[in-house]
Amino acid sequence: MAASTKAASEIMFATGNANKLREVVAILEAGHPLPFTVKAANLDLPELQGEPTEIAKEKCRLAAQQVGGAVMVEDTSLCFNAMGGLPGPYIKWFLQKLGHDGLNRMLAGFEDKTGYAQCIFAYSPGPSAEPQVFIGRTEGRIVQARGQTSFGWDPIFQPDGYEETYAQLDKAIKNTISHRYRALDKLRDYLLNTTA
Ligand SMILES: O=P(O)(O)OP(=O)(O)OP(=O)(O)OC[C@H]1O[C@@H](n2cnc3c(O)ncnc32)[C@H](O)[C@@H]1O
Ligand SMILES: [Mg+2]
Repeated sequence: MAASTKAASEIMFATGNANKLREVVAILEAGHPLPFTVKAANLDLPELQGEPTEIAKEKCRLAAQQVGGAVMVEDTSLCFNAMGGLPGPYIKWFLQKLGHDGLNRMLAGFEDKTGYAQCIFAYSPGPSAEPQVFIGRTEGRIVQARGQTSFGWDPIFQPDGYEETYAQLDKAIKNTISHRYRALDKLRDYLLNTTA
């Protein structure tokens, strides 16, 4: 009844990463729809620094200002337990500068090769609202690169319970166990409950 609790019918997913968009669309189409029509907004958002949750929130505020309406963004981290969670949100630069082999070498001095992939979705109904965040995590380990190299650090992340890396797994499998799937699942629950 109250206009403020009535959600927009359309939401923009603001990202500059085509692979993220593809996975989000695939997850939604595999029977996990949002109560929104999701549209892509190809924005070049800044790589912010700080704690992952704050990065996602600030990114969302900036996106909501640019889009002028309901928006969601996500920020992805790859965290090495031996290094207290680093590279974390800085994985993009580490990957770009060091490659898969260099990322493995960073852990050469440590016994512990475990880590986790973390995705944080941030959602805002509009430019003046405080973004809400939803965190999804998948535990695994850092391994020598195996599989296709089309998406980021997928070849060096082997999720717990699997012998394959993200890059070797069928996309349909990745999309039911991934950090992205888990975060999106929480966002969906939130939207279904707030728009019901
Ligand atoms: O515009 P945005 O959405 O920010 O897209 P981005 O590519 O800049 O993405 P991030 O800032 O979240 O940086 C995360 C890095 O991790 C990579 N990445 C994100 N999700 C991944 C996944 O599921 N598998 C492998 N690599 C991933 C991505 O390519 C980046 O290098
Ligand atoms: Mg980014």
